[in-house]
Amino acid sequence: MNPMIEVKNVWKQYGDNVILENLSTTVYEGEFITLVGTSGCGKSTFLNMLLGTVNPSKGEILLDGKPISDEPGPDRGIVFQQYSVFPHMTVLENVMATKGFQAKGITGYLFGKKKQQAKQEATSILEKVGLDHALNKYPHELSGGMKQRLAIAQALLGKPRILLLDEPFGALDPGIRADMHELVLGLCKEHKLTVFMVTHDLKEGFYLGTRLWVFDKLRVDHQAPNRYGASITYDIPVGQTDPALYETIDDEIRPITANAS
Ligand SMILES: Nc1ncnc2c1ncn2[C@@H]1O[C@H](COP(=O)(O)OP(=O)(O)OP(=O)(O)O)[C@@H](O)[C@H]1O
Repeated sequence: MNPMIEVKNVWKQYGDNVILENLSTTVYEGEFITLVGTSGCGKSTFLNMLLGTVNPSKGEILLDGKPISDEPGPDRGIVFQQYSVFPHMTVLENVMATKGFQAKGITGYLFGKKKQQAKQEATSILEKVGLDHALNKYPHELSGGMKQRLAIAQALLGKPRILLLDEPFGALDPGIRADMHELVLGLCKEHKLTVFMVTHDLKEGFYLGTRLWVFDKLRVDHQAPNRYGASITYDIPVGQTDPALYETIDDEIRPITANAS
């Protein structure tokens, strides 16, 4: 089987600040990669490179053997922790608007048959994420979990092959998070998605992922903290981890995790 994504010697730096250093890895279709690491080590930057909104400073990322498009496309959907929706539109209208932007670009207006079709697609995807009872609600009437269900519906609308999740459940209560985990696992199976998910919760990373990456710096210069960037220091197939390794990773990411939450 050919790899879906190849990351080849990728570096990212802003001015003298090296964020990511010489990342190389390969990902196959259907993998669920969870990314953990201290705050600011470059996890979101990496996700944005996969999305196409950030370019590597050096190296390249290939998708199906070709350089990844440097514009977000419908093959990649993303969900952030903080999601912004149009406050004056209902749940259904928000999803239809996304469909409109995908089809028409910035004007976003659909008419006639296309509008009817968009409505059907939006309703069906909202059913899948469990929001069929809330089609006519406005964003301010939604709970945190419902907002993230809406965000997931928007991300799935373009029928992406790759789903990028940037701490999507960080702000949710544990019970709601558990519901969201089941939802995401079900959707991944149904839509055969390849997923990259940033989380600060190591347990969540191990529960959801088929493979867990730890981002950390391999070398540190205390005189010049920005001199070196993070790499993938652990790449662990989930299910093959012994408790001692779990503790080691937990210790590595814990101090900043506590500050970040
Ligand atoms: N456009 C930018 N210009 C300059 N520096 C940037 C830019 N975007 C990100 N950075 C810096 O890159 C570093 C990595 O940021 P990133 O958001 O990728 O980290 P992260 O690991 O996702 O952090 P967190 O876990 O806190 O979300 C940070 O120091 C950030 O300030």
